[in-house]
Amino acid sequence: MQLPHDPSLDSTRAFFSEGYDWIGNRCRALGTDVFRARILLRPVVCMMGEEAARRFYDGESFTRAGAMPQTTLRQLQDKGSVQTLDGAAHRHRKQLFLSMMVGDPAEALADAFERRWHAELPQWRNQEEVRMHEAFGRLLCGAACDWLGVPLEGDALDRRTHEMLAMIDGAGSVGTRAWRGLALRRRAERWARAVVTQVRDGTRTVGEDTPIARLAGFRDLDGGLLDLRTAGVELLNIVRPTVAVARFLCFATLALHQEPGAAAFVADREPARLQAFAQEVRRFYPFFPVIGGRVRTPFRFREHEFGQGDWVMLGLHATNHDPRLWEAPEAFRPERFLDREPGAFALIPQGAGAHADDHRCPGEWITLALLRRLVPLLLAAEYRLPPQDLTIPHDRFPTLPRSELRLSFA
Ligand code: HEM
Repeated sequence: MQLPHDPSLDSTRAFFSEGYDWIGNRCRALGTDVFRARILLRPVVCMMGEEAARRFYDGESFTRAGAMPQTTLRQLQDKGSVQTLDGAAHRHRKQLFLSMMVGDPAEALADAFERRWHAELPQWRNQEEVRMHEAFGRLLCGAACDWLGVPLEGDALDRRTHEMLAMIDGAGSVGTRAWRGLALRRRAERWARAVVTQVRDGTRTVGEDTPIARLAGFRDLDGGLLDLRTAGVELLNIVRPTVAVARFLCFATLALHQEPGAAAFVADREPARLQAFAQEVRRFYPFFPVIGGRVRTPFRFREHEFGQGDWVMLGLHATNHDPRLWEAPEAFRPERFLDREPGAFALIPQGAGAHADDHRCPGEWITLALLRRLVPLLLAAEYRLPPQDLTIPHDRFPTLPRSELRLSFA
């Protein structure tokens, strides 16, 4: 069957200007949840919603190979990373990440974050204003490295933080931001490879069960250690996305100030409420607009035949705001998660489905633990928001309040 078609000859401009809202807008206009379009002059099928996510993240139908622009791939997961693997090789490598991150380890990373928050707070009080996106990024970079077993301080921590922030900032763009991200990535890769080399040859002593020891000693399906380049890539695939959580921390701070009832909702610091608040932050605020895949195993969906190699984009933000799934999707309502575990294909800011079998993010436990931890720290700190532009542009990926969130601590 012919799917509805976006009437534009090429939708690249609309995709970049409507941004996060493009897929949802087109689906509404065409009365569908799957449609065809052309982006960058290439045919693509776009889809949104729970059923589409179930299809996209079914563990076998899609590969990420050839589904993302090269500059995005290089700055995010990169060649040779777990995200570029399929089938048995992917499941095996994924276990490395899952074994590090599920449950208590996520709390340990949040503990490291909290220690660094307390260490930094007196210095923030001495500044007129603190740019929180960068400040959160530095705390998270330090916490991730403490947790991994490769602590960093001073200039080295500043350098790594800037490299990670630049890669995240450059991933969704072309031009100067992308080139800056790529240049700083090369410097970060040298650091990551040096760390793995030192751990392997014993010139850096690390605890036996630290995440870095596991990564350096991890053996792929063929029984061999990861080659040095790939091991460095996977090390960056832990530090960089942890620093990316800075955006969610900014959004959480914003929610406490802007969203009616949000601060009262978490005021008693009750764990179930902190968790519900953290989930709503991940649902409500924009992060990655879409995830792209290419069909690996042909299938039929909505009476349309998807052939091998077809390019498909699943709307992550559109699904998180799908009115079929969420009552009043444009309202910030943490209570919606109080008596409800979000479905594996409904709340999908970090991918969908089964973590072990598909590309769903292994960092979700860490992301949630950090968001839960931030709230009591903010509630206990005395600060104010100076006047600033807090609008969140929807045509920039990943986005951020225009002011990058500035706070004054008392
Ligand atoms: C800001 C918070 C985060 C967001 C929005 C996010 C988003 C995502 C998304 C959408 C995917 C799925 C990609 C796909 O389907 O191809 C993913 C995968 C991944 N994420 Fe995250 N992530 C975040 C935090 C983290 C953290 C904290 C870590 C590690 C500490 C992490 C590590 C990874 C890895 C290694 C993958 C690849 C998994 C695979 O291919 O099986 N992410 N992330």
